Amino acid sequence: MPNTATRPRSVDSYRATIAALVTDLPIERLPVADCLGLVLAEDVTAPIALPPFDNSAMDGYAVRSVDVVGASEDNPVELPVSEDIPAGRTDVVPLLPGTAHRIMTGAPVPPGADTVVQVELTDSGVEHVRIFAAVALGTHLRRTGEDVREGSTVMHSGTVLGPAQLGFLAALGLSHLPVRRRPRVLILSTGTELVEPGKPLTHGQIYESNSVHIAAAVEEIGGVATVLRSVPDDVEALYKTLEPHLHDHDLLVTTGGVSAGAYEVVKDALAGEGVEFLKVAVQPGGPQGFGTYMGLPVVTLPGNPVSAALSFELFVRPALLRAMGRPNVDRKRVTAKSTAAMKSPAGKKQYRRGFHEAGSVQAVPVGGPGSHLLMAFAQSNCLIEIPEDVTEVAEGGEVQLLMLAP
Ligand SMILES: Nc1nc2c(c(=O)[nH]1)N[C@H]1C(S)=C(S)[C@@H](COP(=O)(O)OP(=O)(O)OC[C@H]3O[C@@H](n4cnc5c(N)ncnc54)[C@H](O)[C@@H]3O)O[C@H]1N2
Ligand code: MOO
Repeated sequence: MPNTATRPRSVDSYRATIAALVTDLPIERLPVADCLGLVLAEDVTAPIALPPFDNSAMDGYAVRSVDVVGASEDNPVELPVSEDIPAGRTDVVPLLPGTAHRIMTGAPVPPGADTVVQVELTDSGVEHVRIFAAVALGTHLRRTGEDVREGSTVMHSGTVLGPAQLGFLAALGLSHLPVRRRPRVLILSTGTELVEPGKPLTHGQIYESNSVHIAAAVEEIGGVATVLRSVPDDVEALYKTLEPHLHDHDLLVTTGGVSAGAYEVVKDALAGEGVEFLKVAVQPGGPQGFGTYMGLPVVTLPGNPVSAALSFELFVRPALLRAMGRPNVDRKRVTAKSTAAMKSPAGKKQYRRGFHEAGSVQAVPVGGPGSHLLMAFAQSNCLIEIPEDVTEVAEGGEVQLLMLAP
């Protein structure tokens, strides 16, 4: 008797299921340098002002502007230089009227000075300086608090920390930040036919590539990937491989062994152990599984390389980003016109690989729908989404794109 398959789950519903499986990551105070791509978990109040003191924006001379009034090339003003203030000098040396202090960029402007004359407008004198231009009051001064007022809220919880945010927070003197920590993802590929790249291949074998793709995709969003040696289609080998790693990860992602054949190692090992296997109305990526094995959330992806990659993209990536606290977990969507006609199975959302140039109105389908077409995937920068109720897209027909890369 044929298997009576239950109705496949929709992409959106399965996406919500996987989002609920991966719980919010704990908040930790991590060194600023380790926070790239993480999400700030509390508002930040400035502990100091920026700049923290009035300082010079130029190498030159700190003066009172009234002392250089009328200075010109033909009629320079000469002032005695009483102090030298390199950046980093910490004592306070007031400027007396009618004198100048030589000062460097970033050095504290002495009390009494209200203007900096850049060195190019002088004779660079050390004991006395001749100034060849009148300079307006306040020129080249960087005022205390001009950028940030001490005690003000400078960044809100939920901000994604990129280079600019991290550099700014370091400038405020913060060494550690409250963030949701990185997700630690355990990756296991299965299949007796799999051979590690770099080793010789025999007829009937293929190189293992899913773990490379999935680990890179985890790391791309700021996660930490632990890739286990792939296991053959042997249930005991799978249990043994997983065992030492179950307690120090947030999610297990497996690939392969979930469809309808005789050697479905993931299904055989995890069905009845907290993992449910089902069909999702998507192509590629139909056979899926999810659940919790020995306390560890698990997503079991299908083995075909494009299916595994797309399933990660559609279901796991947004779940991890959400758990990290990312405010937006969706890819940018673009509407474009397909340069070729395409067919799609009724009742399934199909994701074709495509190429879209920024600013263009066109989307070029790359390769066919087959879930083994890896080169086409590598040459694409977007997914072309064909809805469940569309079975044919005409040449020039409108399609929705999910941008994977700019
Ligand atoms: N009778 C049926 N057969 C299949 C069905 C079905 O519904 N009924 N579904 C097909 C679909 S769709 C997919 S997707 C695959 C999923 O199968 P599995 O998850 O069991 O994956 P495997 O059989 O282990 O592998 C499929 C394919 O992918 C290659 N593979 C697997 N792992 C890797 C890896 N880590 N790196 C590179 N390549 C990998 C493997 O050699 C196979 O060629 O099932 C269909 N069959
Ligand atoms: O769903 Mo399979 O993923 O079509 O190749």
